[in-house]
Amino acid sequence: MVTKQNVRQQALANLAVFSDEQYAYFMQQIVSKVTALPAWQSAQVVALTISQAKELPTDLLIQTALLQRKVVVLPRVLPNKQMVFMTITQNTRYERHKFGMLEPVDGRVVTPSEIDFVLVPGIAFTQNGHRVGFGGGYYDRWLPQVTATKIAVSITANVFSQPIWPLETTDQMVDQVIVIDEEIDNE
Ligand SMILES: Nc1nc2c(c(=O)[nH]1)N(C=O)[C@@H](CNc1ccc(C(=O)N[C@@H](CCC(=O)O)C(=O)O)cc1)CN2
Ligand SMILES: Nc1ncnc2c1ncn2[C@@H]1O[C@H](COP(=O)(O)OP(=O)(O)OP(=O)(O)O)[C@@H](O)[C@H]1O
Repeated sequence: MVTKQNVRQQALANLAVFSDEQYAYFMQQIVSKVTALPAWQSAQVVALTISQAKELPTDLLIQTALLQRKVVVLPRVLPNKQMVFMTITQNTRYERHKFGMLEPVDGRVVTPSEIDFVLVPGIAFTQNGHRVGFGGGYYDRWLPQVTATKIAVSITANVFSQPIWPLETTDQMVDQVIVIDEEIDNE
């Protein structure tokens, strides 16, 4: 039987093959595709994450959001698999959590209902929005509190037509999965 853990390992292996050049190309595609969404354009408060290791890169999207004068909020993890989202600016300092993620040190904590748009991190998805993350269950616990539009981005190799893993009742879906092309068009 295929488990979420199997899918996670395969999806991370699919991401591991790409060069820095290809990640730069992904980063540009993420900005152009996400910022084209009406839900992004109308959002005042956007919840993003700081990508780490082989996650799809979010740096340029964070910068773009700040330049577009959106309120950008990023997560800090708390005990019991909880998260809070804190506002950032160009001057925000970050510290590395023991699990590896960079987190803002200070800022204002926003309530989930203040958020208009969430970029949900994840490594594998189905076309209609089922998600496999890193396995903490953080977003599965937090997402039920938000009314925001929930968007994810994924390379095509990690988007399935149907879930091949067992679904859990606690799994939270995203509203839309934005697919990023692996192939660089050199024509
Ligand atoms: N960039 C980014 N930031 C993010 C997330 C994400 O997926 N991507 N998260 C999305 O949720 C939250 C953090 N999620 C995490 C999910 C799993 C583990 C993890 O590896 N936990 C292990 C313990 C590891 C250890 O002790 O070293 C565990 O729970 O067993 C850590 C953080 C918040 N920030
Ligand atoms: N609301 C919840 N209450 C209790 N347990 C939960 C809840 N949501 C998820 N879990 C449990 O947390 C564990 C991790 O869930 P899962 O593998 O779906 O995480 P994930 O979505 O990959 O991680 P993340 O959201 O951190 O990216 C599972 O054992 C799941 O049953």
